[in-house]
Amino acid sequence: MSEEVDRHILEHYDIKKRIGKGAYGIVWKAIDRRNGEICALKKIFDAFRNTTDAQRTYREVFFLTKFSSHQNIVRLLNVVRADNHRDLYLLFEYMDTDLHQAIRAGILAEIHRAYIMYQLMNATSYLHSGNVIHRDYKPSNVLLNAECFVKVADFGLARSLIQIPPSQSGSHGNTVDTNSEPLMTEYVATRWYRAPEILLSSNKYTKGVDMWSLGCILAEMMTHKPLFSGSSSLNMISLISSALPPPTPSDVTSLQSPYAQSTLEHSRSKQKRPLCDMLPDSCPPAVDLVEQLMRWSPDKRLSALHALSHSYLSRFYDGDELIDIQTDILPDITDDVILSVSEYRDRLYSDIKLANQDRIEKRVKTEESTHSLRATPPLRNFTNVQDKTEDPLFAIKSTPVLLRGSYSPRTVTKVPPPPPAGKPSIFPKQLLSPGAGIRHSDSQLALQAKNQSYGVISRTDMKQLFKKPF
Ligand SMILES: Nc1ncnc2c1ncn2[C@@H]1O[C@H](COP(=O)(O)OP(=O)(O)OP(=O)(O)O)[C@@H](O)[C@H]1O
Repeated sequence: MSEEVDRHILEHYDIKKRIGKGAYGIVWKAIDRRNGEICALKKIFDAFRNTTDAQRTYREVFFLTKFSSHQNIVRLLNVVRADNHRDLYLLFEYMDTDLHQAIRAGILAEIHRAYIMYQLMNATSYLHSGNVIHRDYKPSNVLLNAECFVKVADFGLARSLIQIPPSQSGSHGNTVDTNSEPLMTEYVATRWYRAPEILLSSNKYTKGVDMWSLGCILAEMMTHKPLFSGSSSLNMISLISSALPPPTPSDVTSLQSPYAQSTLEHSRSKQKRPLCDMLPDSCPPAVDLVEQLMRWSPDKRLSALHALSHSYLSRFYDGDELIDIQTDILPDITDDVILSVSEYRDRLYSDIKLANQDRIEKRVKTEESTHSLRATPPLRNFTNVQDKTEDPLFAIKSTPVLLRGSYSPRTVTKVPPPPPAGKPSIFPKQLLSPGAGIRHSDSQLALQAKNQSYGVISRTDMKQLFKKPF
């Protein structure tokens, strides 16, 4: 991995320091020289090395572009190609840290944990309403700032759930057949946060895989260490078996794995250390939420929408912030179509170019309609992406643009809180604490109220995080 940054990037961005490194690239803190904005620059190495990587890159940009306007999803600002046509640069809004580091630093109080979980559920219910699953929830993919605002990152594994003919889908329709996925073994979420059905090589994915991972994250926030840090898939199953009540026959069936029966039979131990014992000193509603998320059967796990009404999170929730996409978000290159590396790359370049042109047209139209044509910037500022000598930046910028794909214009609707599911006692009447003043219809007010009521993560605590070398 070359840590060098292309000259045309350096011309536009002043690189400050390295802030993260993942399997696919390096992330730096940078300043946009044109407006002084702080941003995060991610260099994806060999973004189009093989079809799997090219498909991953294509999906990552597609989903980020589609979801970036949600307040709890990291905003993609720019996509810039590299000189070598192999790497790719993504520019994001900058966040102070990630949840992995915040957990390790031990700076999260109970109220922060709950608020983080609430925002994660909010983002997840948004993704799931578009029938998309993230598939790689883990603390390092949850970005955080000192105000305790959460942004979900890393959409490299995100998938639409509606890419397969109904005949192949599972009993609930909202599933993905992983048989269509090339090199699936390289293509699954981090083991410790993987749902049992994935560990058991099920060929059906559901929204439940994200809900399981969110349960792991909440538990990790409570205990400061990963809940199940198994050394292999089998070891993971054995750790999970000793914490969960034994699966019922219908649970086993719902895992939709040819290995479920024999593996679970084999590792069926008595529940040695139930989840609640693994989460000592935690507040009961938090433990209850973990238990409702971490169930053998994906169908029995709480949905993101219902989790928002759970007694642990309901203090933040009044339904006003909830966004239902009301349409399926689906890249137009479906998973059963495998393109060549150069086709994925060209498609990505041209989609960005189209999106950019669309943005320019909209801008020109707006300016025409306001009789300010003289103010229209010269189009050479938004040159064809092929000609990067003039302007290599694909300026996605503030207007969220939609890449090609199957979608209708973003129609968002506020939906009322879902009816309580499960035992009524788990969903007591939701009361906002008097004086807390949390109303989500105005996020600024809500933030103020939350900060006043609960306190932000202190800047000093945040600074401690950055002392740690990456
Ligand atoms: N917008 C951002 N602001 C601040 N830090 C960020 C930002 N985006 C990413 N990071 C940091 O960089 C790390 C790696 O980012 P990211 O997960 O996108 O890379 P990746 O190569 O896809 O990682 P993975 O190995 O999880 O697939 C994150 O865990 C986080 O610490």
